[in-house]
Amino acid sequence: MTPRTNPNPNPNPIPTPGPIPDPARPEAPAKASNHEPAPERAGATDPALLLDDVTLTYPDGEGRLTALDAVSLGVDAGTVTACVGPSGSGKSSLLAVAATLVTPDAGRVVVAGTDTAGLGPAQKARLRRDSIGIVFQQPNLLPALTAAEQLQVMAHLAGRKPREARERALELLAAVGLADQAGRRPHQLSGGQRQRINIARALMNEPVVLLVDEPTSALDHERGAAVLDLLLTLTRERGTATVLVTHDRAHLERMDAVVTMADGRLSAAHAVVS
Ligand SMILES: Nc1ncnc2c1ncn2[C@@H]1O[C@H](COP(=O)(O)OP(=O)(O)OP(=O)(O)O)[C@@H](O)[C@H]1O
Repeated sequence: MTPRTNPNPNPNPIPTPGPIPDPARPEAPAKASNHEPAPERAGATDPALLLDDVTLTYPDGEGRLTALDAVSLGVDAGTVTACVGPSGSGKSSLLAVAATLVTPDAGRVVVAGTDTAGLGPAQKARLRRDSIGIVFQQPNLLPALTAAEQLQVMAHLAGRKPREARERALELLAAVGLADQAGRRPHQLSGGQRQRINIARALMNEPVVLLVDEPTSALDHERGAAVLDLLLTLTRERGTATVLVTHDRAHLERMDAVVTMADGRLSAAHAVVS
């Protein structure tokens, strides 16, 4: 393994030690909607993704099951934090909260400087579209569309011009090593190639935060390693704050930090020495 120099001067995505004080800040312009109040902006020095003392419970019979128990985590731009832990420990719940797909019972989720507390559904949807890329375990590509079109759809949803969308799709396909596969449909591609398209698709709208759930679970060791390589490279090149949920402990030493979930609690994160 080649030693790596981290371009970020403060790369350690550490669990934040406690509540973050509200920085004095000017009112931010509404990012998306005229009908909902302007989102709160966090301090300029906050990490690109911040979970601050987040608790999430689900209904469980007569009571509630605590899936996330006062979890705090900060992830800086241009770094990858791997999240590991046993089944049922809360990893997917952490991703779902970070993706604003699930609202926590308590705590703050700040994405790209926007405090998501109090955002309406439409504002959250826009925040996801504009600032969050999600890579699910299964690529779920649309069978009728070519590789390039899978990506172009995302840009179309964001209101980009078709030509610009096409150019960006081809650029991203090249970035994930699939320049020559742009016209192929999912059934003509390998599992590894489909997962690369899945990753490229998540980057179409230049997200600040990239959330990746078990991207290598359906791949053999070699292809899995290649996908992780790609994620690391893209994270550095594009400056995303990437969270990677994985069971695969084989490549953890290459991540900027590793956090471990256990019974809904985030145990020590440690920066990985490269
Ligand atoms: N929608 C839900 N309703 C009720 N309980 C849930 C729900 N989703 C998850 N849970 C529970 O919350 C806890 C955390 O689940 P979560 O899916 O976050 O774990 P995980 O670490 O991602 O597991 P795995 O590695 O198996 O995917 C588990 O006890 C799970 O049963």
